[in-house]
Amino acid sequence: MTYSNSDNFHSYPPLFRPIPGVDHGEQYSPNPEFDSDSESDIPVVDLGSSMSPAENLSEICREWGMFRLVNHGVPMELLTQLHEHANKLFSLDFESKQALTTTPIFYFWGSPALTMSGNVQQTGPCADNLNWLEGLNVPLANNSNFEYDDPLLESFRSLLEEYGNHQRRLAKAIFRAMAEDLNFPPSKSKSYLSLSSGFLRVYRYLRCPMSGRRWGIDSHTDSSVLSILHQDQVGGLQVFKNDKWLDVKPIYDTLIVNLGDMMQAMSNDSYISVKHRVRVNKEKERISIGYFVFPVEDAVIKSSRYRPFTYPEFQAAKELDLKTMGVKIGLPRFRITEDD
Ligand SMILES: O=C(O)CCC(=O)C(=O)O
Ligand SMILES: [Fe+2]
Repeated sequence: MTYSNSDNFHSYPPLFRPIPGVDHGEQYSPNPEFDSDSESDIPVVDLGSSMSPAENLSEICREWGMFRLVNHGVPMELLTQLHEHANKLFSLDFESKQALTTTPIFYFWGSPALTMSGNVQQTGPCADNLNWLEGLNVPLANNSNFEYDDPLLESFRSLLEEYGNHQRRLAKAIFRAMAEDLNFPPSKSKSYLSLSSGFLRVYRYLRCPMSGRRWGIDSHTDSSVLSILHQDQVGGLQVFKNDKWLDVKPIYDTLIVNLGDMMQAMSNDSYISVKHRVRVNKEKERISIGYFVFPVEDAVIKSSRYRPFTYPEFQAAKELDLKTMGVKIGLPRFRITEDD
């Protein structure tokens, strides 16, 4: 595919801009690993139903580690406005977006890698693990005491604050049902979910001529307790289930909930931290909004399968592995082996 100069590539990080006149797609044959096996019905949890969500939640968390949330109570109007604002902001020149590094709305591209504090670390390009995306990282704890002079940013900040409040409400309700299913004592329920730790990430996956060779985000599990996603209508999210990659169809009025590594450890491996990935698209950009929530910083996660650890210890091990080996090892680093 050859792109013309009239495209919106001034808004792309330079590394993601195609070179005019060059057919980037042709020199690459698609990699079969990028195929998904099928579309499938993702299990649904209905928060509005009279039944307690714990009824079907237990089995879904054990077998899937993810579900589609319906009747979540987030107004459609809020979702639409968030996507419209995100679209406008991402369409700005790359240089203007780069200026957003000293405010609660932090711009990054190429890698969603995090530092301990939940702030994004701009690691710079490295072809092997370059994600074909850019994003805005918004820790919710300090988003509300900031005011932007720029009206677009200020209304985006305020929409994110409102959206963040909904996400906190949802995380609390979902976690409560899980804690009940897992018979957590009240002390665990309290320290295993810290609503003030949550942050939002708004992503724009960029059009990619080598869509059969690159990932929006490569296969991974989230490090969080829970992650809640909203995606636009473009599609690309896939989950791994029974040795197959399944497309998670975009359905605009639903949210996708993923269980993260912390939840798997807390549940003694009864629940699954789901493997997932995002494909890129040749023709369309894709916007998604993720909410990620973690345990209280000094909460020690105790289980029969893992050495006791805190989330910052997990994060430090993950960062070291990423730096030295280029991959996340995650939970296996803490799993009790026969030698222990
Ligand atoms: O954009 C998406 O749908 C998924 C994002 C994701 O997996 C992540 O940020 O960990
Ligand atoms: Fe993820």
